Amino acid sequence: MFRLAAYLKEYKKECILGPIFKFLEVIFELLLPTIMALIINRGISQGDFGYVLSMGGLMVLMAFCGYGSALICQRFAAQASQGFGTVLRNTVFQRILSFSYTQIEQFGAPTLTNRVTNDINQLQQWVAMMIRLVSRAPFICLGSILMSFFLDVKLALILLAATPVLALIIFYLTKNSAPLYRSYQKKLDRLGAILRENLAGVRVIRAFSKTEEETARFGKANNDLMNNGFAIGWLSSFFNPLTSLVVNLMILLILWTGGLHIDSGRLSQGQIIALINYVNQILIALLVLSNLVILLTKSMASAARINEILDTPPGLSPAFPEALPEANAPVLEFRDVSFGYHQTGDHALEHISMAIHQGETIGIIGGTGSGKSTFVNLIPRFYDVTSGSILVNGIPVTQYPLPELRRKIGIVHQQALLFSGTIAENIRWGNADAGMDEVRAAAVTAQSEEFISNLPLGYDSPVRRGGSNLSGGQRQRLTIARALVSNPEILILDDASSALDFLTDARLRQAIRANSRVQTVLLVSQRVGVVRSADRILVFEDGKLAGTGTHEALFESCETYREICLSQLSGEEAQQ
Ligand SMILES: Nc1ncnc2c1ncn2[C@@H]1O[C@H](COP(=O)(O)OP(=O)(O)OP(=O)(O)O)[C@@H](O)[C@H]1O
Repeated sequence: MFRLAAYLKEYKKECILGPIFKFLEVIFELLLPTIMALIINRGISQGDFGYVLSMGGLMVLMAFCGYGSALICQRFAAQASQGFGTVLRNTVFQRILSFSYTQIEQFGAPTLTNRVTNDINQLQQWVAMMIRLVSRAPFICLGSILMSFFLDVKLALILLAATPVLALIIFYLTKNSAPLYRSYQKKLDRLGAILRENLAGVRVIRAFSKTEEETARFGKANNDLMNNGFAIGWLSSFFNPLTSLVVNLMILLILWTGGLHIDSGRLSQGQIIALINYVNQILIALLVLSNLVILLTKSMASAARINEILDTPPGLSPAFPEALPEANAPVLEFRDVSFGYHQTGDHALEHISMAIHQGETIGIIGGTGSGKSTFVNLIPRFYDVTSGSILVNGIPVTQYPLPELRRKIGIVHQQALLFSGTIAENIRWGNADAGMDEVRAAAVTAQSEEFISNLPLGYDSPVRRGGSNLSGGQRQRLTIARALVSNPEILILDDASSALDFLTDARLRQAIRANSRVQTVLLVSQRVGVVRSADRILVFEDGKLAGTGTHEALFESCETYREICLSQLSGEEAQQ
């Protein structure tokens, strides 16, 4: 947790001045009971009203000074904690953006969301409390004990004797509540995951009438969270009564022994009242401290979760930009590439070697789960290979700065995701500098011009988050236009036109070849009709390359390809 204090660097002034003003407030507060004792002993018992008035005025002045100091401290605490939270949130967010897909999948989106929001809020609260109260509580406790010694050494020893008992209570609470907080945060992540899954899949859940099951699943996770919260509350609930008990026992002892001393004339009534006042101040400070201990335990669990993100190195190894392109190198080459997703341990791709040359259109086909998407996702380094290497223009992809590599590659996935904004803004995601002519040209190639011009606002028509106000086919065409507008060297369509009818799909493929400056195209599909006219076809089976060649050559030589063709086309169609 102390490591995260580095993010307070810019707020050193606030972190130093805040506790100083808190300290001043404490001093003003601590002097009040002693002045009161003087008013009782000298002013009231001797009937000196001038003294009572002047000392009373001093008390009012001190109260105002204490109030002013508290306000200034509060302001510094707010500045430091808000600033700390903002800097930390930005840093954690940047680190998350540097993660590979695998790392994001390993953490899981719900926990990352909770960590950037809830956990950082928790730490932010802790910083504010540290500045405002952590210094106050020990100052008050220490100051009260010191002032009590000043009033009467024997009675003050009673206060000191209670210290180990209170320390023991604090230790017990911290030790037992820390694991409960950790599991609470995990359960909160789980609840977030269920909620996310339900919101994303709300249509499917309703279509399959699974609302009741999902409500029960959410309810179970929610109850689990509640029980954990109860356990924490139960443990914390002991703290305040126990502290009050110890402190009230002290008051009883002071009254008892103090009473005896008053009888013997060794102590005045004013001194006893002042002492009781100090003990009360200690009690209040301890109750605050107990809440701080609870907050500290929570914050420690949050800090561990934030450190886990910051300790995870960026998922993609750094680039060495000095490499030079090889002359006449293939535009894309896989050299004995194998890859496995961490969770499963199995290889999704095994020993893939192949080269693609500039200007080629490559079809990629294979059964479900055969490794087609994995193959294309490795090219822009969404994942890094487990072994072997991938080269673009003769340079290993790991040696390109990531933005440069990704500018060369335009990839469109089957799941067409758009963002809130206008249609033109969504297409410009691919190239922020694109003029309206380029946006329109990309839309024409992507076969979307017609539906866009039929909308009342044309290119300025609004797109809702995720593109929910457009049809599946319209969304797909816009994501293709978005990729085309950046004129990538390699365009990858990963089942990106699955929602288009066959004619529009064929027109799209023709237009890409004829109109755009894209030179190399990779078409991933399960449909033979989409890939058969490609210059070459790669056939995947169980993560391996089962064959490479033209439709005709593969139909003759590759068993897997022939089977796929015959399952979709008649024998005659396939051989045409
Ligand atoms: N994110 C992931 N984490 C773990 N395993 C994955 C992940 N994505 C894919 N896989 C596994 O890797 C293998 C290859 O999947 P991939 O998505 O590349 O197949 P595909 O040929 O594109 O299939 P489809 O045509 O159904 O989209 C499958 O066994 C799949 O279960």
